[in-house]
Amino acid sequence: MKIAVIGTGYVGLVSGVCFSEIGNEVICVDNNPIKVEMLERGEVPIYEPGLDELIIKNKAAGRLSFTFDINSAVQNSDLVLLAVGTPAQPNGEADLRFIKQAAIDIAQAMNGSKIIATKSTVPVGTNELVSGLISSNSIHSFTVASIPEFLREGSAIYDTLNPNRIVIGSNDSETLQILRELHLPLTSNIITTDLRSAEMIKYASNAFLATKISFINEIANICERVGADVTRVAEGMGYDHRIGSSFLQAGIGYGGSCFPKDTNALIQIADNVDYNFKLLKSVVEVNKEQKYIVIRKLQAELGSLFQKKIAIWGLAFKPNTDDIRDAPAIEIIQELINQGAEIQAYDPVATQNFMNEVNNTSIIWCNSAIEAAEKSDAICLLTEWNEFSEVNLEYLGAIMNQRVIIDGRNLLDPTKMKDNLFNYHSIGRPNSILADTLTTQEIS
Ligand SMILES: NC(=O)C1=CN([C@@H]2O[C@H](COP(=O)(O)OP(=O)(O)OC[C@H]3O[C@@H](n4cnc5c(N)ncnc54)[C@H](O)[C@@H]3O)[C@@H](O)[C@H]2O)C=CC1
Ligand SMILES: O=C(O)[C@H]1O[C@H](OP(=O)(O)OP(=O)(O)OC[C@H]2O[C@@H](n3ccc(=O)[nH]c3=O)[C@H](O)[C@@H]2O)[C@H](O)[C@@H](O)[C@@H]1O
Repeated sequence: MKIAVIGTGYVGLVSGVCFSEIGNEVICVDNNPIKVEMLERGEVPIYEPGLDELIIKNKAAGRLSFTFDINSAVQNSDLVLLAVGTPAQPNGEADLRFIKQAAIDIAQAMNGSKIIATKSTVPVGTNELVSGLISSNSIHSFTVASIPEFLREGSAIYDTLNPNRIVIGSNDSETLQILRELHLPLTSNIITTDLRSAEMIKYASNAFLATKISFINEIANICERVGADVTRVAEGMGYDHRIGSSFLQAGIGYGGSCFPKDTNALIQIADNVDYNFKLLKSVVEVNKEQKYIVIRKLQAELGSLFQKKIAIWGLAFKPNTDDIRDAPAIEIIQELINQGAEIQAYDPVATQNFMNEVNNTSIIWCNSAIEAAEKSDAICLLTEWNEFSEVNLEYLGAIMNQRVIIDGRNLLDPTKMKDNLFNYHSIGRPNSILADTLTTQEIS
């Protein structure tokens, strides 16, 4: 199939590349000329494992190209996928500026019948709005569809090529059939539905996952107070198929470009129809609070944080990505600076993006975890990059000013920390003495 993808961000670029990988002819469009020039040169504007290899391969095979010119892309395609951003407005509602502009651009470029499908996460009713904008700006026939995206950053290629399910919403049965066939090489688990239900499935899915995270974080906070271990609790819960083991990893809360934005947008969608989504409001509230646990634990260990050197391990909102949108590290570092702490920060790939966002000259940007830890009074581990669990602990202890580690992601092993004389604190796990004495057999 001939496909134009509008927007070459995390979703548009990955979807476009994967559709070309399964044999389609794909033209990716972006209105940011810097991105398009980079992609044309074979450079990838985002860090996503495996993406560069697939771009090179499919460009060379002649199935994948990049352009700034939406007209030629739309005119040479049967299907146009909308993958532009839908950021949050100050009141939490999704900002549909880019969607509306792209819909008008598509309409004005159209030279014949097309399917216009939205992959961006959009409030219920948006595809009908897109349809209205296109019909008032084009004389050509078209149908619209909603194909919400469920990929996770950091494993975006794998998720796209091996989806749990594909959801396709359209009020036109022929469109549903064409889009079903397009996705069949990826999975046979395809749910076809109406436009509004497809739009809602996306928000409901993200809101449910966010709810699991806030739930386990509250359980973790209680575990700390009663001397239980949240990792064992989550494991014990997860074996129940009705609960499932994923998204029960306690820590400093969810960040990223989607959960924070989409939970707030769903609260607004509900408010707009006079429904008070109390549960989701609490999920958001718990998440806001959770990141400050790191600060409280630091204060408990060090007292005043004024002029204390704090090493930050990890800036990205999760490992294997350079995305720092709504990363917990942003607020945590800001609060530490407010309290007079001196920050030495390191992330394997997200430092440049973080520097662009948090333009604070007092932060020392480091090239390794060890460099960040040097002469520090404490380490705050904020992203669970694997390399942090591989650091030589004896050496680490020797170069720090005080052996304090606050592990916001429960990455490190409490027993090893104790053996190496660290004052180690994680989220919802007992201190290392308890962990040593209570084995699984004893508990059972
Ligand atoms: N990032 C993620 O992991 C996921 C994102 N989503 C949703 O997908 C949508 C896109 O998200 P991202 O890819 O993260 O956004 P992004 O901000 O990384 O990329 C959007 C791209 O669209 C381009 N753009 C904007 N207006 C345009 C126009 N009129 N013509 C051509 N290009 C235009 C921008 O220059 C940018 O490169 C959002 O609605 C998001 O909620 C859904 C699932 C996963
Ligand atoms: O709509 C989206 O953009 C995407 O949002 C999430 O994907 P993503 O944000 O890339 O990453 P996740 O792996 O879901 O992690 C999100 C945040 O939750 C946190 N998290 C995740 C899982 C967990 O058990 N605990 C936890 O704190 C992560 O650290 C991260 O900050 C969803 O998982 C995707 O299905 C969805 O497509």
